Amino acid sequence: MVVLAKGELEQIALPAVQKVAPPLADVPEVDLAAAEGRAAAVRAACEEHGFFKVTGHGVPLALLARMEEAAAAFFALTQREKEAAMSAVAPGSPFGYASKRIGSNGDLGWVEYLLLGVTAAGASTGENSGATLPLPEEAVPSAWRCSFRDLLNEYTVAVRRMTCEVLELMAEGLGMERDAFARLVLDEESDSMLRVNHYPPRPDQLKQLHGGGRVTGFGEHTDPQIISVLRSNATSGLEIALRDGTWVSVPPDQSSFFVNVGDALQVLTNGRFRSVRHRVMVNSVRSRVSVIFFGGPPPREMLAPLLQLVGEGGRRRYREFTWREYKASAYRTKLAENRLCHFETTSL
Ligand SMILES: C=C1C[C@]23C[C@@]1(O)CC[C@H]2[C@@]12CC[C@H](O)[C@@](C)(C(=O)O1)[C@H]2[C@@H]3C(=O)O
Ligand SMILES: O=C(O)CCC(=O)C(=O)O
Ligand SMILES: [Fe+2]
Repeated sequence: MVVLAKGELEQIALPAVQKVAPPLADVPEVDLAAAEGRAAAVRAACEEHGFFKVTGHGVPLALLARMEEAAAAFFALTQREKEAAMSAVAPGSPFGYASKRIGSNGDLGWVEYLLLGVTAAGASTGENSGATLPLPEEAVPSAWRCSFRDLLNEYTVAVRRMTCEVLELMAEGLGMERDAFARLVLDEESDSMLRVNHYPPRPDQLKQLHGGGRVTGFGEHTDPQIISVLRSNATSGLEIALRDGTWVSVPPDQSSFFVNVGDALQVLTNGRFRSVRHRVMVNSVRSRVSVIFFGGPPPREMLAPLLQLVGEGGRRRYREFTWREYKASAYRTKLAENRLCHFETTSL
């Protein structure tokens, strides 16, 4: 990763959090292979934390290992080669490779990443050929093009399938029709994304500056989409905020996935499921590599609390808006901002 310029060094180091977050003792866990109790466990975790771990997911561990290896090899390319991945991307687009800059509103973190759009064409009928990432030929250096793209596609298809199973359990847990949420991510026009993050170990420059203080890889935020499904290598770093605002660290588990409830799901459930605030702190000795599937609705989709979840005479906590509107508004904000408050009925 490129060396930090002086101003950047201070900015990345500034949000350093000095207090070490204790590990979350009982990470809520849902075993997708369990015979019973899955929907209730999913509902409880989404209501309490907006976060849980998924085991028994059926995604082959060999696929996870291949993805991790390919991601590590991509980030080991030269800066010039990685930046070639940007050249095919339209100016102003969030997609492609970037280093340290998160979004376009000045957020910085000790991270480099690839952000890719995902199409769900054919996914709802099961005809999916695996062509899920409209990745231009030039977007990945030549040595990688075919095999890396094919692997990203294979990974996305498998993880999206599992994501939809989780979304069906969420709906079941709330007494809704099973496809109430999954249909949005399976829609041909679903606005989903895949993100591959690499957090190199904390550089000496930052260690000296802060006398051993902690360094932010990805600053605190909630994810705007419906659901995010994360898998990382065995390096720690992910932290979540509990209801009372206390930060706890999540012990890594490379054979499981972690699910975050996103803002759009908080709206659809009228606040019953909470979008979890989370962040990544940089490890002092080991690299962290994570891959996240963000399941989003189609841009035209109207989002509003679902009637069954508001109840008769109940109060709708959010007004109606399209995903296009929400995303545009979210992308104008800085990472840590509360993006949903502009859509609350009380603020009208
Ligand atoms: C600062 C920003 C980065 C982000 C767009 C935003 O303006 C606010 C939301 C951020 C986030 C968080 C979850 C995902 O990583 C992401 C891709 C998304 O959809 O919303 C990022 C955006 C980004 O990195 O472009
Ligand atoms: O890289 C991680 O572990 C989490 C990153 C994240 O929260 C994001 O990309 O939205
Ligand atoms: Fe996130």
